[in-house]
Amino acid sequence: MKITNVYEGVVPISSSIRNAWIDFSSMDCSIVAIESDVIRDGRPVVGYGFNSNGRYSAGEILRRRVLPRLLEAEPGRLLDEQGGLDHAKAWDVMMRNEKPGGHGERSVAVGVVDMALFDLASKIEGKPLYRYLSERYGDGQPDDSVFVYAAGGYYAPGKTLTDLQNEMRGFLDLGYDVVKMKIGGADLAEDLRRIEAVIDVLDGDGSRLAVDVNGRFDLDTALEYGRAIEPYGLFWYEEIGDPLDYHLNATVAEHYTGSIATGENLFSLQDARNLIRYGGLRPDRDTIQVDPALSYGLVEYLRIQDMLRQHGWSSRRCIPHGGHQFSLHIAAALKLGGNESYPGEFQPTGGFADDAVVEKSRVGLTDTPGIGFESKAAFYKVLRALHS
Ligand SMILES: O=C([O-])CC(=O)C(=O)O
Ligand SMILES: [Mg+2]
Repeated sequence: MKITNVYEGVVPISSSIRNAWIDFSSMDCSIVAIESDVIRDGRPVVGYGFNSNGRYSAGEILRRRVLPRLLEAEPGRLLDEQGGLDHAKAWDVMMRNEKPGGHGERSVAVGVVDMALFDLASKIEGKPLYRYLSERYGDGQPDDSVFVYAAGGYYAPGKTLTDLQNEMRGFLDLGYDVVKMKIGGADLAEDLRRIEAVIDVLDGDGSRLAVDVNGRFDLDTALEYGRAIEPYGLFWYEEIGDPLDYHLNATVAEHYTGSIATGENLFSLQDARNLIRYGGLRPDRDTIQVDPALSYGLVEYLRIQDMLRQHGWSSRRCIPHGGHQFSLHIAAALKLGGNESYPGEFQPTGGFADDAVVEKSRVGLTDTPGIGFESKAAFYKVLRALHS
């Protein structure tokens, strides 16, 4: 197996929505196609990757550092003893001459390529990624469906409480039992009205609603909101303060008895370990949301899983951010607690296969080899155009 070509591009995933920190008016993401010399049905096998959402495209780092290293590597340096792709070795090649710390967009660039290499390797074996991963890194018996919750509930120009309720009703109609909305982008009184409007749609059951602050609150505001929302018994209170402010997180966890979720903006093993060491998270109720596509890919995510195990955390306490197909396979293979889902946002990259059906907030996996981008027509068209 040899990499013959790599292609890199950018796809807009912009929209008028806003969370408590950013709007998405210029959001985009990197895509890559990695072509191999393995031929199937008369065509080279190609692996695809993209960088989830929430971080911008990382083309400069891909073009100037990550991809040239991969292309210039002796083919044998990327392979295991059986001649298949060795993902950890490929990771080392991509990270040559990179200092530790300050992860930023570099972890995004490596994550895109890591995803494409996993897509490629599982296609070469003719297996859906979750089976490929379960055989290598799991117990060989992947989950056949994955818990998913519907994320949305953004702020948007002119969006009324009725619009918010209709959006949430739409998620329930699609088969989701648990939904997520944004808070922290309005004042407390308005956010409480928004939360109560959504809880009404959920038949009064706050445990089916997660709220996401996107890192906006200082400690006082975090505690004030915590006191106000605690009686609702929410599914979780997410990314409450700055993602790297572990002390804030620990202080909130001391006072807020409900579940907390965070980690979508932690991009490395070291950052995730600091969260576990210093963030005060409770392994019986809190959730880690590290997104493999943003944080150096699955090779690093496997290291994070090891670290969590050593600290007594179950993989079931992980529900990655991003709502993408890559994490869906990872969730089934590594027996995570579930995966985010974006039924309405971040097109064309967001969401699962076109024919995926959600029932009782669970989605099944398909037998399409690789990640299955080929079963997501609008996105596949964009990916295919990269190398046609
Ligand atoms: O609004 C965003 O950036 C996405 C986000 O936080 C999430 O999916 O949890
Ligand atoms: Mg979030």
